Amino acid sequence: MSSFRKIAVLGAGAWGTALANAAARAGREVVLWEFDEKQANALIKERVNTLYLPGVKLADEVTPAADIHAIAGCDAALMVVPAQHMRATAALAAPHLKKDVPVISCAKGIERGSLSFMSQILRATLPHNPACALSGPSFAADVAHGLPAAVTLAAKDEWLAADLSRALASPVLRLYHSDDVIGVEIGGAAKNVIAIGAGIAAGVGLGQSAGAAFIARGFAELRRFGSALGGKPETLMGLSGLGDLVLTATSPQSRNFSYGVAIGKGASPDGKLAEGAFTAQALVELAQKNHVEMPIATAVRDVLDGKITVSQAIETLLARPLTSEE
Ligand SMILES: NC(=O)C1=CN([C@@H]2O[C@H](COP(=O)(O)OP(=O)(O)OC[C@H]3O[C@@H](n4cnc5c(N)ncnc54)[C@H](OP(=O)(O)O)[C@@H]3O)[C@@H](O)[C@H]2O)C=CC1
Ligand SMILES: O=C(CO)COP(=O)(O)O
Repeated sequence: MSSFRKIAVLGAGAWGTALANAAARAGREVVLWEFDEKQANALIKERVNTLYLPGVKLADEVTPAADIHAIAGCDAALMVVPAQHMRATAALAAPHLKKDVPVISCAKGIERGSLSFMSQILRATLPHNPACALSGPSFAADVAHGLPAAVTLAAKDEWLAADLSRALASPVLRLYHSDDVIGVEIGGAAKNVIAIGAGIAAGVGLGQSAGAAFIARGFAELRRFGSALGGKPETLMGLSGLGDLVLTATSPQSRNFSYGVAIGKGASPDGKLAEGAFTAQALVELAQKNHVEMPIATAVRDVLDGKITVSQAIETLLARPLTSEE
């Protein structure tokens, strides 16, 4: 029997809700904590997340909660809040987590200002709890509806990653384990920024050839950045890197891609969470600090900041000197 009997999920957005149900499907008892009291109370009463994941009932094993005390006694905690709120959420959880209980970031982004990845935030805030990362191509709605998906779960101690993977896996959700925490996080953070760019290209109507070129050259940037920061090649080529980039940079179901499409069309984005818009600046700063060239990410950042227009970004990228592929 798994030693991870009770799982706490912090953050009842689309992904937190989907993961709570996935953990229940894997046989765990789940507490789903939500910081917004009104939203938490609606979940307690209706057992459906009408705001973020309509049409999906919470599994019987999932107990929604507004009070952070409810996470006490959990054997593992999934941290599923937007990246810019990870530090505050970890600090809130700290007094309620026993030593050695693993904390698993499921967010995809880099903290602005500190330029920290989520695992670095977790290590700083919860120094006595192993910091892990879960990432890969997985739309919350797909996972919540029981469609098959595969993600990677990484911990420095690969035995722990393997144990956690077994505890959360089900016939429709495969978890691959890894000891490459930073590698897994890099893919999730960088792909969102590239996906916004791919969305802009689609919104402008640059065509599918340009879309494919965007993914390949965007992946070259992700890989350069990833290896400079110590990510393993197999991780960057795997589910959390290439896999998630392909999903996010091609699908209108992606909020990051759709955000880009709106910009490309000169329309207003729909207001849904697009993590890439928050991470673009931090990604470019971190790339510069590590002397990594990321022209696509930089162009996306500059468009988002209003420094250049979409047309100027396209012109600049197309006018770059012709070189070998890498
Ligand atoms: N959706 C998906 O398909 C996937 C998402 N992810 C990642 O998971 C993370 C969460 O995304 P997702 O669940 O989709 O986001 P949603 O937009 O669905 O939900 C965001 C959640 O964060 C909460 N929140 C907002 N502000 C704060 C705060 N100050 N402190 C704590 N919580 C806050 C929101 O609460 P409120 O409603 O009260 O504002 C809400 O519960 C992101 O990093 C995303 O990239 C990863 C894989 C798949
Ligand atoms: O990370 C995701 C899929 O793996 C979700 O992507 P979006 O946040 O762009 O919707």
